Amino acid sequence: MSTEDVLAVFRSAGAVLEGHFILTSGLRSPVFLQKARVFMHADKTERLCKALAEKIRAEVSGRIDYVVGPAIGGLIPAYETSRHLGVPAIWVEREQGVFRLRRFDMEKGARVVIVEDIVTTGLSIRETIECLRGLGAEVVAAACIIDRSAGKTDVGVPLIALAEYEVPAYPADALPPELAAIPAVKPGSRNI
Ligand SMILES: O=P(O)(O)OC[C@H]1O[C@H](OP(=O)(O)OP(=O)(O)O)[C@H](O)[C@@H]1O
Ligand SMILES: O=C(O)c1cc(=O)[nH]c(=O)[nH]1
Ligand SMILES: [Mg+2]
Repeated sequence: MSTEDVLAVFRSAGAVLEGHFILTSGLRSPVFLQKARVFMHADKTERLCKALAEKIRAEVSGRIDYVVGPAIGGLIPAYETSRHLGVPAIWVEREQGVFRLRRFDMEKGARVVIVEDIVTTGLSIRETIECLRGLGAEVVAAACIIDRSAGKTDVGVPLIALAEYEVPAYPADALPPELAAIPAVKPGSRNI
């Protein structure tokens, strides 16, 4: 799938929102990709995640033991991508703000691929890697549906993006006046 194909799926689901958004990194943006409006549709999610699974298979050599999704946004794409890869999907979730693998056991040396929905700064993927490495896992790659940094983010492992789509984001103290004029909303689940 091309970036245009992926964006067409997001647009068809009404998932490309415009306004003033507080992102999980604290950055502000006039555009928010509300992935939940895509993932509510099994057919759209299947199309995206099947293509992502094919990209992962082409780029990762060797065994994959688990796909890991960072909750909440990563839950559905990790599950659906894992279905096409034929490996189990598990997730990390925040406990007092820190990602933990609360519900699963994972053997040391397990080879995992993280599957995220959206990447902006890569912070959430880096936090997930820290959690998984702490458990003795080998993170062989991370993957996402849309990389808003368009390849600029370095998460320390190969990042496989189905689409790269650069969207502006600003520090809270450096807002353009047209953005500052709109009340800000924070759609994600991280407490800032
Ligand atoms: O690359 P980053 O700067 O970390 O931004 C991307 C992250 O932000 C969103 O999660 P969020 O914490 O907002 O909550 P959600 O998963 O519940 O949507 C999204 O699901 C990614 O996990
Ligand atoms: O950076 C984020 O927090 C973020 C951006 C975006 O477009 N969509 C999303 O779910 N999170
Ligand atoms: Mg998230």
